[in-house]
Amino acid sequence: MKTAAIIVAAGRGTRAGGELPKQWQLLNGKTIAAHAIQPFADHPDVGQIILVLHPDDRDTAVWNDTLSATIVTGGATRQESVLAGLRAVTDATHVLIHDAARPMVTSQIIDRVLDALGTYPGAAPAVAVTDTLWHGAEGHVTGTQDRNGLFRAQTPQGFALAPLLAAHETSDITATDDVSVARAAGLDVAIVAGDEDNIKITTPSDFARAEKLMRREMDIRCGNGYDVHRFGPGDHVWLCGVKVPFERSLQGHSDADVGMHAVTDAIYGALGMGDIGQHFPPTDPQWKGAASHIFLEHAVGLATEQGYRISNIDCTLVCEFPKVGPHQPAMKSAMAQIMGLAADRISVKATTSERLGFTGRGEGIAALATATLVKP
Ligand SMILES: Nc1ccn([C@@H]2O[C@H](COP(=O)(O)OP(=O)(O)OP(=O)(O)O)[C@@H](O)[C@H]2O)c(=O)n1
Ligand SMILES: C[C@](O)(CO)[C@H](O)COP(=O)(O)O
Repeated sequence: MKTAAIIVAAGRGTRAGGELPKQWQLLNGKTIAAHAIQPFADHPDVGQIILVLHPDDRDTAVWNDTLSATIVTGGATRQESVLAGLRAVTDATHVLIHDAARPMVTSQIIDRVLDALGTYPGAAPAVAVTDTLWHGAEGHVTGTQDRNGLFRAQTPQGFALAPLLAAHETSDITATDDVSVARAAGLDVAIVAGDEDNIKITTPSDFARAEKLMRREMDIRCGNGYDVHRFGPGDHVWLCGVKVPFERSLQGHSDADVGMHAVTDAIYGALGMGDIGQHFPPTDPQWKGAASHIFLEHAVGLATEQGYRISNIDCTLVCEFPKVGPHQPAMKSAMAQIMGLAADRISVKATTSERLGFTGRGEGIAALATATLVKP
């Protein structure tokens, strides 16, 4: 079995509203269409991906964050768009047809459809209706519909390519999905388990619903970092990327930016990837006097490589002096620049230790930091 996926994205999303058609609106920093395509692109049994677009959307700015796909122009109805997609399949025995407006599709749903296609010419996911169903008119209940044997149809709907293409080419019915077209042509379609979360964005409230569902699936990680450097002779200290004039300097193998070290370690900690000492050993002469932004950039790079976005940073400096307050905005903006983050996602605070302990005696500065990383 060789499978192609057709993602229909040529609708205008009139019921959902918004400045752009729903499939081009962002969910968690990525278009809804990109979310809908990803599980197919990642699936080992899916080859060609065909993205069916409205003629007005062929402008790359609208769809360029979707993955590599064969681009096809759709029609005025979903049925016409599917037919255009089917005609563009180049090398497959089976097709999966999926709404670009269903961003929560999973590899498990795809697997269930593909498994059933091993036995049947058609298979589609659905969820049994569990609510009582009414007929109504003018705001009043006029009757009850037996829900027994009723399902809510989802996508991806899968078929053997040749009979589905023939069914679409010769169809004389108007249908909202491909199962209806296939069945009208006599194809047997198996029902496989869908997923309550595999919603279609249809009305404005569905955006918030999808965002909530997606947030539930996010991988959120926290890490903490702690560092201490002692004072020695000098005329400035580096704190969170800012050179602060002072009558002494912090001692260390690098520039001794204690705040930036704590932040860097918090990121390594969230990733479970060691600490600064492991990545930049103090025994290695090449890091002597190194600017600490090198360490922070490395940690941020590792987070990005692992698919994490840094959501926020909170850093506390513990010292009696120098006064940190006047430099806080510059510290936030220096670290924001290094990390490619908005400054309002970074907090730098300072506290004294009430003259207690080594920080209270002015022997050095301690820093604590927390980092939150998010993988959508
Ligand atoms: N001419 C069309 C109409 C719909 N679709 C696609 O079919 C899927 C399901 O359709 P629906 O939810 O009805 O989308 P829209 O037609 O965009 O919505 P509306 O009816 O609210 O305008 C969507 O991914 C949509 O982009 C399509 O490719 N071509
Ligand atoms: C194909 C479909 O998503 C199955 O539920 C649906 O029928 C298409 O959208 P519409 O809103 O019903 O037109």
